[in-house]
Amino acid sequence: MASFVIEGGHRLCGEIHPQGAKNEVLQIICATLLTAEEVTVNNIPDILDVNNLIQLLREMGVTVAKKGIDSYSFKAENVDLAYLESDEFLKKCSSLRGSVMLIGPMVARFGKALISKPGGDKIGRRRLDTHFVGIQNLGADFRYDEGRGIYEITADRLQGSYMLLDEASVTGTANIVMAAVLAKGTTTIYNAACEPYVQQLCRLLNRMGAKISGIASNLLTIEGVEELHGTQHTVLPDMIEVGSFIGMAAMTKSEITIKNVSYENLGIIPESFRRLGIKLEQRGDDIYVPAQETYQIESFIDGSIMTIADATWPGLTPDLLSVMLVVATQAKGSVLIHQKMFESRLFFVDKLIDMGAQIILCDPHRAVVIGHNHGFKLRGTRLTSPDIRAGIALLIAAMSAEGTSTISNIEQIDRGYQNIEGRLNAIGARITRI
Ligand SMILES: CC(=O)N[C@H]1[C@@H](OP(=O)(O)OP(=O)(O)OC[C@H]2O[C@@H](n3ccc(=O)[nH]c3=O)[C@H](O)[C@@H]2O)O[C@H](CO)[C@@H](O)[C@@H]1O
Ligand SMILES: C=C(OP(=O)(O)O)C(=O)O
Repeated sequence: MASFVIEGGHRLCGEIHPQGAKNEVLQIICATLLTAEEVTVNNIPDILDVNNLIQLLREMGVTVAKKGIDSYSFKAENVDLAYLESDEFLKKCSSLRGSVMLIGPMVARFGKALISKPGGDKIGRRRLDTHFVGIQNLGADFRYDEGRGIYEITADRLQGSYMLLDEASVTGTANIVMAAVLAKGTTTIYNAACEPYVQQLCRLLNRMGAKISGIASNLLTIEGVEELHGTQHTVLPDMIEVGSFIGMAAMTKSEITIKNVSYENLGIIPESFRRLGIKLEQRGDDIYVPAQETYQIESFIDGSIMTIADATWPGLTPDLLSVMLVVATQAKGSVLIHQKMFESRLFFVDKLIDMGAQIILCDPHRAVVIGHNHGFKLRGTRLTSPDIRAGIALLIAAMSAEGTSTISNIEQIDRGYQNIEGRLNAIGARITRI
């Protein structure tokens, strides 16, 4: 297991470019299975989760070619259906969450999908009911083989239908949309997730010949078509990385410019950081964060304590709350961080408390942070990264701390952040991989 050694207390200065969005590209790569023609995808981040999924597709028989530094083409002409039954395939699926989105395209195009319980962050219960019920609504049969821990979904031609999802699941919506595009007749999905990841998937599918309307809303209408064809797609910048860089700049009192952020797709993220008192300016499609000696958390209009809570899009993504929590530890004022979706994502605050942060973990979902206003520096220490976003949050804490910290289990960070130490060291950080 690799670790990062971080020398704290160095300011950053300069420009940084966000990578392509992890959670979008996982959907897009799965969608390439819906056609026998070539689909070229640009701005693919070089991260563990994405590389594992690309490798999985290769092993399934998809022809994958690297076209440029971050571009790949995918041609799913000869998919090896027998391989999908193998223990090797099923074991690999269980190492990443994104593999669950193979189900929709596989059932739609080949009438069969097998999958083991997908991996991803251990951040609380992550049920898959929305996925399975949605695909069952389209007429598929669903079986769970308890002995092998495997889900098996089979169908003849899927049949469009109306459905109201029990929750606006991001990967669930993606799966159902990918299944519905090749179904017979019209599918209507109400309470659909509408994150930019899902919007981008729908736009790609329409370029492949699908007929999806209602994109960016929670009511999607999909008229099934007979087949899809090849196209090109460019992945948006990763909004979670953009948010992570904003938080990092504030914590380390740094002046940075985050380049080409696709501002219009960031939703409420910039405003949420402003509520913590962080100044940031939109300059064209860049975000400029000036060096700030202090940042003061706002109160609500009635004077009550600020609450930062996650919500389904266009609310604040839960994936940025860990970063916002860390940033609040050096703000002026107090904030309640309320992680509504996941119940095991806030436990990493113990590590911040060890570093000297003032945090009260009220329950698994809520933490009150009392900011030090930079009057007291966090202390460098030995840390371990429990999940991807706690990992980047701890990295930010270590970069702002006094002394040296070591973060182990950085595979969690590598899952979602491309060459993070190289990119941060280029603007002044001191991070060594050992
Ligand atoms: C690969 C990928 O894209 N992963 C993202 C995706 O995961 P993923 O698609 O797996 O997450 P879901 O949207 O399904 O939901 C996550 C959890 O929140 C609960 N839930 C969800 C929606 C809702 O309205 N109410 C509710 O309670 C679900 O029961 C589940 O436990 O979306 C999550 C929520 O934005 C993000 O944290 C993950 O980074
Ligand atoms: C929780 C996340 O990832 P995954 O869904 O892949 O576990 C995340 O990206 O923050």
